[in-house]
Amino acid sequence: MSSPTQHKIHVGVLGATGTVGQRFIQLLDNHPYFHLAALGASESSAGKSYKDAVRRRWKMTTPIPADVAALPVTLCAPEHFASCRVIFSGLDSSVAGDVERAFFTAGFAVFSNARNYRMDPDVPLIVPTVNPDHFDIIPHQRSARSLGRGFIVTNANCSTTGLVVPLKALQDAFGPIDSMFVHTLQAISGAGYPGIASLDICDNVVPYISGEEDKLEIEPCKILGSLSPAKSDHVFTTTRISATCNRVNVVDGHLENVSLSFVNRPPPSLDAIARALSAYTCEATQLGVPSAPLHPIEVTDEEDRPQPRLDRERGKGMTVTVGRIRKDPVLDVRFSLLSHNTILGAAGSSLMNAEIAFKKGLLA
Ligand SMILES: NC(=O)C1=CN([C@@H]2O[C@H](COP(=O)(O)OP(=O)(O)OC[C@H]3O[C@@H](n4cnc5c(N)ncnc54)[C@H](OP(=O)(O)O)[C@@H]3O)[C@@H](O)[C@H]2O)C=CC1
Ligand SMILES: N[C@@H](CC(=O)OP(=O)(O)O)C(=O)O
Repeated sequence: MSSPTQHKIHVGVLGATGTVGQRFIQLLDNHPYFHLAALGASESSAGKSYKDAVRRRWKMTTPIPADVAALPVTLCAPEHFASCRVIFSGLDSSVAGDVERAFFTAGFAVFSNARNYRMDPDVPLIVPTVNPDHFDIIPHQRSARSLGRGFIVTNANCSTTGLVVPLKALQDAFGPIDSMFVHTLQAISGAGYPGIASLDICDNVVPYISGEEDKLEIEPCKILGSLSPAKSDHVFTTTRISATCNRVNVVDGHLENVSLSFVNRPPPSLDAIARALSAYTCEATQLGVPSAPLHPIEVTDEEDRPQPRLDRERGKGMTVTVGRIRKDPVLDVRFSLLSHNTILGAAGSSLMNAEIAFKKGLLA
């Protein structure tokens, strides 16, 4: 008699020992579609059991699943992942470019968290509760790169991810966004492990995160844009974004303070904005994929929310919380948002993207 795991799609995780990799392992435990079959990391981890490779480094609040603890960690080469159809990548960007290319050219479906391919014209940058329609570029990617069954889908920078969910709801309801200021307060886990030194972040705020502001000023324009009529390129929105990024002494959860103005005049009322955010639904929820939140956005009217510790677990880390919606004296409206940076902002988005790809028949 066959066990249930034999009917599931076998998946591998690259960068399995890191912050995002550990989150993948937690989220894949008992997954209804996917069975975790292979793990990859650097030379310093390869050859060890997973449990030994992450000794004193496992930072999830749930134990390592027993079957995963015993799995061997290998180097990140396609031959070690032969039983897998899907590859989730939590690789450091210094190596992700070459390694991920080796996998998608070898016929694997690659779902990457790294920044390397995000801005390539034939690579979709998908936040699963925002733009899963961008999967339609995969046939073009496959033919342009002669990939056969392989492809690569990226998910966004973690601050971009939290931001674009309410922006999508507002854009759908009220038309294009003209300009925006966003100030982030980003959690320590965003810097990976060991990340920022404790003497730099305890009792402190660091008003600089390398490369982050540039990503936050361009990635939303790709995600909130559309595919060209031939579905062979991306048409970006023309929203002007000014971003300022700060690292704060919080473990998980990125808080962002946003001020924006719409193209259309007069701007919507604050009540209409709150209603549009609360009413937002997405294709992932309609498809009923396992990781989709019932509510992609929850609006709070408590004047001191959202807060990272209190709101990051909403929707099992897949929901964005929006609060403090009020008039902006310079632009049209301002609000605060909170999203979980390693769930919706990283591994959770990759996983939901793969679930959507499965429903769309792309993993056959
Ligand atoms: N943390 C977050 O909130 C987010 C992270 N990202 C992106 O996700 C990726 C992973 O980030 P994060 O988990 O935070 O980083 P970590 O530094 O915590 O983990 C990096 C992982 O990459 C592996 N690695 C490093 N060098 C090599 C190599 N030469 N060959 C093979 N594997 C290697 C490490 O393995 P080993 O342990 O063996 O060294 C480890 O598993 C990055 O590209 C990051 O930019 C994206 C969105 C959010
Ligand atoms: N830079 C983000 C996390 C990250 O790694 O983003 P990216 O994948 O865009 O480099 C943070 O520090 O919170």
